[in-house]
Amino acid sequence: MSKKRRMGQPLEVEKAKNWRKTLIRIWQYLDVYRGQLFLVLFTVLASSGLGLLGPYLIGKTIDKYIAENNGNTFIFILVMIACVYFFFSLTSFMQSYWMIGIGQKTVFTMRKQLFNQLHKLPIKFFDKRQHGELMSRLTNDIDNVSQTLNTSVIQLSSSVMTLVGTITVMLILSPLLTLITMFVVPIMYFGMKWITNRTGRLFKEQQKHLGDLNGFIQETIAGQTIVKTFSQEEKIIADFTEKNERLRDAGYWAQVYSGFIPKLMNMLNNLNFAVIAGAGGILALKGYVSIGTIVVFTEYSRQFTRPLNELANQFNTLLSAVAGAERVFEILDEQEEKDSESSRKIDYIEGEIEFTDVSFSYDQEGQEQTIKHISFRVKPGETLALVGPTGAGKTTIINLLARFYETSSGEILIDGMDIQTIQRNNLRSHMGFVLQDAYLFQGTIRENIRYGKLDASDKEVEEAAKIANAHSFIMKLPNQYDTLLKQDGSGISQGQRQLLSIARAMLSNPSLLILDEATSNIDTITEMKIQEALFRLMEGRTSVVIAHRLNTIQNADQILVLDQGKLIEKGTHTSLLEQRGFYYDLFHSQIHEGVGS
Ligand SMILES: Nc1ncnc2c1ncn2[C@@H]1O[C@H](COP(=O)(O)OP(=O)(O)OP(=O)(O)O)[C@@H](O)[C@H]1O
Repeated sequence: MSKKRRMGQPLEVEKAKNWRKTLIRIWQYLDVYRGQLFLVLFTVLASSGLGLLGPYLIGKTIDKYIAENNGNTFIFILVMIACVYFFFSLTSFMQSYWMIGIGQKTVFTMRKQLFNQLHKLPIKFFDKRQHGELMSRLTNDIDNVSQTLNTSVIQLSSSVMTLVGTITVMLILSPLLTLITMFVVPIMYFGMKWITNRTGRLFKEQQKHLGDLNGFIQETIAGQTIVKTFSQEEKIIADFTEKNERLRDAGYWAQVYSGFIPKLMNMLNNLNFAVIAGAGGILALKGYVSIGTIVVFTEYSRQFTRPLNELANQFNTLLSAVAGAERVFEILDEQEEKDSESSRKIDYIEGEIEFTDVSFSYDQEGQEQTIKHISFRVKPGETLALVGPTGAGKTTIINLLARFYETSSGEILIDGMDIQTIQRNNLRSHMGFVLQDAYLFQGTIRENIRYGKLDASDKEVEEAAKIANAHSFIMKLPNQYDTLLKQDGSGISQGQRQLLSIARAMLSNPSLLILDEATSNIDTITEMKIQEALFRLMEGRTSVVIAHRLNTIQNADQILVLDQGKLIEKGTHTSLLEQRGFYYDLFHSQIHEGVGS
């Protein structure tokens, strides 16, 4: 479909309904500040009234001065005009002051709710979304709502009040001239309708493309090393240009159409002015109205189109804010990860794990099973190793054990309890994770280790680091435990990150340990340190190890060999070698590649 035709489409009724719902929802946020809103509306009413009084007094001055040459009244009216405009400014200032306060508090709440919600959503929610796009909702979309609240509420109410007031005064002054002024209204109405039909959808598109672009930028910055390693600079620049173009087009047309509004208004304003001046002049010559009335009228006719103009402009801003708010509410309405009412907390676990006929699929329809009818049992304190080619389902088993995802069928038991009956946070609090990508936060080394147990003392942190073989390298850093790590922990080596991650797990003292071995190249000495630290960490705990190098799991109590989601072999290192099956081949292929030796 061509761009022109798409733009010609009227807004669908469904969307209009959604907007109404969104506006009601925004109003619910504002409702909390009802008292302050009342103050705002009161000052808006006052400033609108004062705004109307100004021209009226000017008209009076002209009539008094020119017609009656009454000096005293003239001075009195001048003082009155000065007072009116002073209070007009004061009330205008106060309304902005209060409204900005309400707006900021409202978006503060919205931002907080959105952030909290993001952390309550299940991992599967993030699978399908770009992180930058989500960030865009937290920043750009919320900003949009904020800006609208700061200005639009005042302008909308002020415009309505000024409009009603102006028409009333105009009618009192001269019904005939008022009628003449009104000829612009139908032109305005149809002109505005034509424009807003187009801008609504375009603003929504603009927000969407902005989100996409932000997501892309965030991803490419985070993946800089990969981009450079694979010399993909040109490709990502091309992709970026495409997204940027889409944003430009949506933004361009949204601005072009909304830019028509002030132009249209200006034109009608000038036309109106000319008509009033002409018709008013004739009426004045015939003695139906005074000169002062015509001056006042031209001023009022401006005041009459101004609120209409503002209403139209604000309508556009409002549309853009509604588009932003809709994207925020969409996330707030996502189903959060909730524990059932009956789920319980457990204080202590022995560490027995049992999978009984567990199957699982990442897609909702369950078309492609990632885990197929898997059963095994691990006794407390034992080490279970998961091996298999890439994509076999090893990480998925861990995801299910930690309840990042729920099984499609079968049961997972810990100490004989179905994990679905245990609160997720409580379950995870008994688990320690040392993952391949040891995520470190911006902060000191101490803070990063303390993440494992927030109330740990400095001494405990250092003890954990010592057991994890991290103490010696930390002491060589410029500020030792107070060394500041960059946001992604990029100031230290991969191996050192692993050691910190082990220290963190050590500090949390979990009953169940989940280890995802690092596959990347780490120097032999650091590797030995990591192995030693891991053995210490695993002592006396049930451990589930995703093993990439088979030499590290030769002492495991049980090894599960997975392939395409199926458990194909099970046993100890020796028994599996004796079977001369998949494990045997895998082990020997690694020896030949020099990985397993
Ligand atoms: N979030 C997800 N959504 C959809 N499919 C997924 C998701 N995560 C993994 N998969 C798919 O599930 C299968 C098993 O993946 P899993 O990560 O469990 O394998 P793995 O054995 O841990 O592999 P590796 O050794 O490469 O880490 C793969 O085909 C993978 O593409």
